[in-house]
Amino acid sequence: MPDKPTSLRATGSRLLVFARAHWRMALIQFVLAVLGTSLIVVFPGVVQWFVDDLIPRKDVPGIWKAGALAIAAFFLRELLFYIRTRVNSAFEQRMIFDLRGQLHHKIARLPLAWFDRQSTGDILTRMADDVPATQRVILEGIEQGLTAVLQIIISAVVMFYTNSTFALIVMVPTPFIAAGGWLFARWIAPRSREAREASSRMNSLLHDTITGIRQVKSYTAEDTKQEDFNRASHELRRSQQRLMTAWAVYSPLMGFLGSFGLVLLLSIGAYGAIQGEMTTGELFKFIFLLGFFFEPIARLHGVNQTIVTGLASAERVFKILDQEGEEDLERGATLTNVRGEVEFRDVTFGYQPDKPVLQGVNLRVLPRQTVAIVGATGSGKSTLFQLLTHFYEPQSGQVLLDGHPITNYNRVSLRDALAYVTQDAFLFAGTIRDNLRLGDPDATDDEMWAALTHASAEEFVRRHPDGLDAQVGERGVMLSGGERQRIAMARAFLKDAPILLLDEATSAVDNKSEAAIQEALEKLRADRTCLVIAHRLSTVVSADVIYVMRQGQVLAQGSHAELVESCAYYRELASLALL
Ligand SMILES: Nc1ncnc2c1ncn2[C@@H]1O[C@H](COP(=O)(O)OP(=O)(O)OP(=O)(O)O)[C@@H](O)[C@H]1O
Repeated sequence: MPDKPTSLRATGSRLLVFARAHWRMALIQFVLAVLGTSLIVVFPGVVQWFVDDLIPRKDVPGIWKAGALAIAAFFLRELLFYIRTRVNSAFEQRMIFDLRGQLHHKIARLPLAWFDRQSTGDILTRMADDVPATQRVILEGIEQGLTAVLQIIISAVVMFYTNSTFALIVMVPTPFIAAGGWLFARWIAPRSREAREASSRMNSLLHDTITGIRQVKSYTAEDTKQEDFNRASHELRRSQQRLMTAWAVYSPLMGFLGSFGLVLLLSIGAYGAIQGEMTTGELFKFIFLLGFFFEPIARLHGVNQTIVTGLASAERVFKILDQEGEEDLERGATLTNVRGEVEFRDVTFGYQPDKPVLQGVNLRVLPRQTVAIVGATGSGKSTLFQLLTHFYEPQSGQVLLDGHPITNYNRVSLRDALAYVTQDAFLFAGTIRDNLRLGDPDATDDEMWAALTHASAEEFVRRHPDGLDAQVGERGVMLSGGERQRIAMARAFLKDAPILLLDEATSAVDNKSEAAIQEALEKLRADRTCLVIAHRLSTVVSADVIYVMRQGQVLAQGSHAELVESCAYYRELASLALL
C-alpha cells in the first residue's frame, strides 16, 4: 500500500531526535570536524608565503620551515579524519542499531489487522533496504554534509578576510548552485519515494514466489511469475533511471557553475594582479581557497541526492514506527488461577467492519470441557480463536474468560493461558529443540522428550540422527504435515496452558498418523479446557459438546448423537466425514 508522503523536513527532524540519544558522540564528531576542516587554510597560506615571500627573498631555509608546516597540517588533518571516521562509524552503527531494534520491536507488536494489509516483501524491504538507506542520511548528512558546509564557511571567511571584493565576485555562481540544489531535492523527492515503493513491490513478488515455490512448480507457473516479476522489475528500473537522469543533468550543471567561478577568479584575479590590486601570491592563495570552496559544493550535490533518497526511506521506516501497536501488552489485570471457562456472548465481528464474519455468536465452554466446532470452510471457526486470543476485537458483544471480558486482562497473561495449535502447525526455521523452546524456554531435554512422547512424536524424532537438534527447514518443510502437527502439539504440551485451542489440519494424514495425533489430543485435553476446530469425525465424537457453525452463526449445539438426531446440516457434514 503506498504511503502518504510527509515533509522531508519533518522526517529529517525526527532523525535528529534519534541522533540526540547519542549527543556526546555527535559533539565529539562536530569538534573533530571543525578542527580538521580549519586546517585547510594552512596550505593556501603556505602557498602565498612561498610566492610572495620565500621565492622573492630566495629564502632556502624558509622553504623547509614552510614545507614542514604544510606537512604537519596535512598530517594532523588526516589524523583527525581517521579519528572522526572511527567515531562516526560507531555513532552511526549505534543509531542504526537503535532504529533497527525499534522497528523490530514495533513490527512484533503490531496488531494482526496491520499484517493483513501489508505484504511480507514490503516489510522486509523496509528492514533490509530502508534502514540502511536511513543510515546513509546520517552518515552522509553528518560526516560528509557537515564537513562540506564547514569547509565552505571556512574558505569563504578566509577569502573575505584576504580580499572581500574578489571574494564577492567569485561567489557569484553560489546562489545559482544553492537554488539548483534546492530544486533538485524537490524534484527527486517524490521520485525517490516511487523508487522505494517499486522496490517494495518487486520484493513482495519475489517473496511470494519463494514462499509458494511448490505451487509455482506444480502449476508450472514459472513463466507467469517471471512476467509478473519482470513487470515490477521494469517499474523499478524506470524509476531508478528517472532518478539517474535527474542526477545526470544536475551534477554537470552544478559542476559547470563551479568551474565558471574558477575561471572568473582567474581572469579577474589576473587583471587585479596586473593592476596591482592583489599580489601573485594572493591570487594563488585565492585559487586554492576557491578550490576548497567549490570542492565541497560538488560533494554536497551527491550528499543532497543520498539525503533526499534516504529521507524517503526514513519516512517509510517512521510510517511503521507510527502505527498504533499492541504496546500495551502488559496493560490490564494479570490473569491468575485460570479455571478455563470461555464464553462468547453475542459476538459480532468482521475483519472489515462492514463485512461481518461472525454474527451474534453465543458459545460457552465449561472448565475442562472439550468443545468441538464444526462447519463448512469459511464459516468463521478460526475467527473465534482469533478473538479469544485478543488478536482482534469484536465490533459488538464480548468474549469472556472465567466470567470476565478478556479485554480486562493484559495480553501477555491472557496469551500465556492459551496454547494455540494452528491449522498449519507453523514451525520456525531451526531445530526441533528451538521450536519446542517456544512452549517453554526453560524446558530440559527430558521434559522435551516427555512432551514429544505425549504428542506421539518421540519415535520419528529419535529416528532422526540429530534427534532434538534436527533441522526442520523454513516453516518446517523438512517434516511431513503429520509430523509438524505433532511437534506443534508437543510445543503445546510444554506450554502446559490451562486452555488449548486446536485448529485441526484439514489435510489428510495417513491412518497411523491420524491415530497418533488423536492419541496426542486425548492426552492434551485431559485436565484442561479444550476448543477444537474439528475436521475429523473421531475428534468430534469424543467431544463433550459440538457447536455447528454456518455462515458466521451458531446453527446448533449438542452431542454427536443429539445433533445427528436434530440437525440436518450436521448430518450432512458428518456424512461427508466430516468436512
Ligand atoms: N485476516 C483476514 N482478513 C480478512 N478476511 C478474513 C481474514 N481471515 C479470514 N477472513 C475471512 O473470514 C471468513 C471466515 O474465516 P475463518 O478462517 O474463520 O473460517 P473457517 O471456518 O475457520 O474456515 P476453514 O475451515 O477453512 O479454516 C472467511 O470468509 C475468510 O475469507
